[in-house]
Amino acid sequence: VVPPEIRCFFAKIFSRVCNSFSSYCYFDITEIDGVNTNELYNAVQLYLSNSPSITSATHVNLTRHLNSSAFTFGLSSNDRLLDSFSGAAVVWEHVVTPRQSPPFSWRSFPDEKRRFTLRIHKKDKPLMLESYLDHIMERATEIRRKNKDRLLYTNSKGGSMDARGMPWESVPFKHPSTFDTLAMDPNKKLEIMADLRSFADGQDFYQKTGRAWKRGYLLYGPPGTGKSSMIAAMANYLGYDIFDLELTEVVTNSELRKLLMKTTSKSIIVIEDIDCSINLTNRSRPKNPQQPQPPQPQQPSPEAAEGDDVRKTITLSGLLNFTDGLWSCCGSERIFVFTTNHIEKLDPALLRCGRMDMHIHMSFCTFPALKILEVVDLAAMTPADISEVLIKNRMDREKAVSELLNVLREKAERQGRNTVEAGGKNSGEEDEEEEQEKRALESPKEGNGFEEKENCEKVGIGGEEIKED
Ligand SMILES: Nc1ncnc2c1ncn2[C@@H]1O[C@H](COP(=O)(O)OP(=O)(O)OP(=O)(O)O)[C@@H](O)[C@H]1O
Ligand SMILES: [Mg+2]
Repeated sequence: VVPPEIRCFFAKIFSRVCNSFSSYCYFDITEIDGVNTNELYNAVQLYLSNSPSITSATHVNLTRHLNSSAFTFGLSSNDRLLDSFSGAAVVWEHVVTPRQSPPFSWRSFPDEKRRFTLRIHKKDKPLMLESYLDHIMERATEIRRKNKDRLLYTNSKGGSMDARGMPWESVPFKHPSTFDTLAMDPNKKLEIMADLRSFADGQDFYQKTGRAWKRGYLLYGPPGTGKSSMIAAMANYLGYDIFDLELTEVVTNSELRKLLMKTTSKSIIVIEDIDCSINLTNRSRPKNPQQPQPPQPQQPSPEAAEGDDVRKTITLSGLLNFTDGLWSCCGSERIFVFTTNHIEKLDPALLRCGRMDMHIHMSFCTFPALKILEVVDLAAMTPADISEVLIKNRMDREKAVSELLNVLREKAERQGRNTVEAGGKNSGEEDEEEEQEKRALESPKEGNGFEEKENCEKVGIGGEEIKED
């Protein structure tokens, strides 16, 4: 019997000889590197678990981490996964072997040794190995952030610091609003998403052009049109945290500066209802006595308690510098979002490009937007039904829209109940079938009356004509 040392020696020689003739090279990435956790192993695990080809693996295990709402797929032992990077195909294998733990060790080790083995064509190695591993690390960081729940920071104590020197307090932010649930013109929605994506992916562009990596969005429109919902949708889409800045809590410009310095990158800094926050009058226009004057800067009211008598010295120029001045460059990858119901009250300096780069008008519900509210499909209402509600309220548009929404929601709920009772078929389909049978019996000529239905014109919300194509 050959002693194990000899066996092991020849096995090593044999594998070296095979490798020298092989056109591939192999890289082992062990889970434990000496006594430390190997960061690259965790990054590879995260990267592969989110790779599209994970579904091609035959045996996958599932995990879910603390404070994360996402599941992570992992390769089981000795399973393989194909991947490609800059045109080169690579193979990953996850190898799990029982660990012969050392006779004594101050640290407990898992009873299995895990490693990923990466197989690359020798000709591809010089071109892609380095950049491929960097790409894996970046993607893993991105995935971690996306899986982590969003945080909402508020400056409830104004700009003063807490014991840790932080002016912000944070809470988990779980707002359901996404771009899918946001009812607005689909084209405008796609334009905003593309703009956000190009900002988030634009690090090189901002570096090359010497611009601060930040971007401003102004959301304006009547109350209840989705401005706050849009902010949540942006944060969920980009995986950014939100800093909700309550300007009325901030006393001085230097407090404002400190608040900005303490924000983190990959975040959205929000000032809601900015027209009501501080005096941001439009300086260029002469005051018109008839026009309602904007709220004066918050001065301490005469009956304010002794301790509250703090003069607010925060100014418009402080805010201008905050959004696009020397201050705004402290930190990168930040989005500023201001909302207002009254854009006309804002100073043009605040609205110019470089501060508010994109102005988004959140307007009343249009028909394409209404469809996104999903009730239209569930309610299975014909345009005639919808037009009836509108005609009934034709003198009051707002009442018409709100009553329509109520009717749509009631119908959608009823449809849902009927579907359950009818065991799957929804009553809309049943009504349809009954109607067809009725028409087939009534109409003497061929066909089932669909022709009439196809040619009728539909009147959409707000009276515009929608022709069936
Ligand atoms: N475009 C929209 N799409 C989907 N839901 C909307 C939309 N607009 C409003 N809503 C719904 O109406 C409610 C109010 O919306 P939101 O708070 O976003 O309005 P807002 O424009 O911020 O109002 P305000 O100007 O008063 O702050 C939310 O519950 C939201 O679900
Ligand atoms: Mg709002």
